[in-house]
Amino acid sequence: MATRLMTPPSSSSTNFSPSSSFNNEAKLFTRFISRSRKSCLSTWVSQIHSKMNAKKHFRLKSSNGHPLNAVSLHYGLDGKPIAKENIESPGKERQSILISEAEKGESTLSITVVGASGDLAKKKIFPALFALFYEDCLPENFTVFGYARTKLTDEELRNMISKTLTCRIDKRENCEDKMDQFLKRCFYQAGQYNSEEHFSELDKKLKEKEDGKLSNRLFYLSVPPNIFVDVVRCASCSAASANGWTRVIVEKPFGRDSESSGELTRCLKQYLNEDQIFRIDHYLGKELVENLSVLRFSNLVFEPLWSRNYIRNVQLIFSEDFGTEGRGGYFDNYGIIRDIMQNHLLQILALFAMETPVSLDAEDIRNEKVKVLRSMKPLQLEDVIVGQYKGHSKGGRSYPAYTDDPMVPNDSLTPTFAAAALFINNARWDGIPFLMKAGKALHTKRAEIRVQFRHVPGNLYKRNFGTDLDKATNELVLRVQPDEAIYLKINNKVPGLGMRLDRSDLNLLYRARYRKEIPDAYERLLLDAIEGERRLFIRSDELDAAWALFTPLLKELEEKKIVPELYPYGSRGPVGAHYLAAKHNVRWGDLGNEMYE
Ligand SMILES: NC(=O)C1=CN([C@@H]2O[C@H](COP(=O)(O)OP(=O)(O)OC[C@H]3O[C@@H](n4cnc5c(N)ncnc54)[C@H](OP(=O)(O)O)[C@@H]3O)[C@@H](O)[C@H]2O)C=CC1
Ligand SMILES: O=C1O[C@H](COP(=O)(O)O)[C@@H](O)[C@H](O)[C@H]1O
Repeated sequence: MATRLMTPPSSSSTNFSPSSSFNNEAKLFTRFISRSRKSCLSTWVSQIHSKMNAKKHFRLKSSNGHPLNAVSLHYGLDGKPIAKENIESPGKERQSILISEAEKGESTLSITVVGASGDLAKKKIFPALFALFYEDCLPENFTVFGYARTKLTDEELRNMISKTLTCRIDKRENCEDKMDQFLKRCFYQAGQYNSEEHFSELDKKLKEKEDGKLSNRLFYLSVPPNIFVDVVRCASCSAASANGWTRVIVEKPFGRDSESSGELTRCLKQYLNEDQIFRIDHYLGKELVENLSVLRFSNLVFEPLWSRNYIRNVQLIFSEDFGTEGRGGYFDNYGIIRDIMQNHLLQILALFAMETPVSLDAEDIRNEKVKVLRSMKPLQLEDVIVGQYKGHSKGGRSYPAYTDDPMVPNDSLTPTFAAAALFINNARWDGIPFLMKAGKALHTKRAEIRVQFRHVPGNLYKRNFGTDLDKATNELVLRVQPDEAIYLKINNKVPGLGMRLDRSDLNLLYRARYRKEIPDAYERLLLDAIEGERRLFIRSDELDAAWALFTPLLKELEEKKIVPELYPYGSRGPVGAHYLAAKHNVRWGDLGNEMYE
C-alpha cells in the first residue's frame, strides 16, 4: 500500500563508504534513498533489493558527522524496511545492517499527538495525518494515538477528530471509506503530561498495537511550551521505542528569548539527541516557501539579479484579518515579534538571502541559513515600530480591541503589529533593507515576499513615468497565501500607434496553472519528520542565531515599556510603518497598485 520511500534520519546526508566491491550497490542505494520523494519504481527497487541482500554490511558515514538517533530504518517503495542503521552512542561509527527478509514488513509507525484535545491538533495535525493516509503516504502498519489530560474514549476521540477531516476537492472518491479506515487506526490515552507512570501506560498500549514488530515512534508536542520538557522527559523515559527510532516534533514557541530558548534546548537535550528533535516552523512547509529555492537556484534569470546590485529592497509581509481571538492568553506573553517575525518571516528571509548551498542536503541548507542569520545586524529600537489594535465599529458591526480579550490585561503593551528594517552585513546584501511587517486584525489576510528592483539606469522611457521612478520599478512578488502566485511586474507598451507605457504582471497563478489542491504545510512537515528529513526543521544553532537578532530589541521594548501605536481593527495598521519604510527610501508594495497604476 505505501508507495513512498521512507528515509531514515540524515538519509539524504548519508554517504556510503563501502569497501570497493560494494561501490555500485552503494551508488544505487544512495540514489535510491535520494529519490525518496518519487513515486513507485518497484521494478527498479526490487533489483536493488536483490543486489543488496546479496551483501551483508555497508559502512555508513554521514556527510555532516551528526549521529543518528537509535536505530532507524531504510524503507523500500513497498513501505517495508530494507536496512537499518544502528547508532550505539554518539561518535561511534554507524553500521547499516541489511534486514533479513523475515524482518521486512515487520515494522510499525506510531504517531502520538500530545495535547490531542487542543486547537492545533484538531485543526491541523489530525487532518494532515488523514491527508497523508489518504494519499497512501503512511506505512502499512501505523497507529495514531491522542494523548491529553481530558478523559476521552477511543470513540470520543474519533468522533472529535472526524469533524475536522476533509478530503481534497480533487479526490473525493472513497472519502467516507478512507475516513473510517483512518479513524479505526486512531486511539486515545488520557494522562498527565508529567507522569512517567501515565506514559508507561501509553507505552503498554503502543506495544499492544505494535505487536512485537520493530517500532518507530513519533511524538508531536501540541501543548503549551511550559509543558514541553515534562512531556519529553516522560516520553523518552517511559515510552521511547526500544528497537526503532523515536522522534519528537516540537511546536513553537521555542522560548521567549536567547536565554529561555537556550535553556529549553539544553533541557530537551538531556533526553534527546539533536537529530531526534524536529522544531517545526510551519511556514517552511508552505508551497511557495519551498518554491523559493527552486525559483532562485534553478532559473538562470533570477540568480544573477539576486543581490544588492539589482535589488533595492525586500519586503516580507504577513497580515491577518482577525485578532487573537481565543489565543489571547498565549499571545500576550509573546506578541507579534515572537509569534511571526522571529520565526516565520525570518526563516523566509534566510532562505531568500542565503548563498547557494553545497547540496540539497538538510545540513548544507541549514548551514547556509545560519551563515546569513549570523551576518545580520541585531535589531535596535530605531529599526522597529510597534502597534496594537483598538476597537472599531464599521457597517453597524463592532470589532473588539486587543485588550478586550478576557485573557489580556487592560494595560497590556504587547504588540499585535510590528514593522522592522533588517540588514545583512555581507557582500551580497550590504545596505539593502529587508523590511518585515506583521500584524493581526488588519484589513486583509495575506503573506507575501516582495522584491523591488532598482530603477533602470538612464531609462530611455523615463519621461513616460513622470517624476516618480518608483512607478517603473520591477517588482517580483511571491504570494505565499492566499491564492498562491508568483508574479513579476514589468513595463510594457500599450498596443496602439502611440507610445504609452503600462505596468503588467507576468503571472504564475497556481490555481490556473495546476489543478491539484496544494497540500497543507503540516502534511509536508509530518511526512518529512516520519522520513527523517530535517531540511525544513530548525536546527538549534539556527534558533540561537535567530534569537540573537531579536533578543536585545525585545528586552529594550519591555524594559522601556514602549507604548504601541494604536490602529483600528480592520485597518492597514499604524502609520508609523510608512515612516519606517520611508526612512529607508522604501514604499510598501502592498499598499495597493492604485498608487502606481
Ligand atoms: N493553535 C494554533 O493555531 C497554533 C499553535 N501553535 C503551538 O502549538 C501548541 C499547541 O497549540 P494549541 O493546540 O493552540 O494549544 P491549546 O491551548 O489548545 O493546548 C493544547 C492542549 O494542551 C493542554 N493544555 C492547555 N493548557 C494547559 C496547561 N496550562 N497545562 C497543561 N495542559 C494544558 C490541553 O489539553 P488537556 O487539558 O486535555 O490536557 C489542550 O487541549 C502550542 O505550543 C502553540 O503555541 C503553533 C502555531 C499555531
Ligand atoms: O504560528 C502561527 O501562525 C498562525 C498563522 O498561520 P497560517 O498558516 O494560518 O498563516 C498565526 O495565526 C498564529 O498566531 C501563529 O502562532
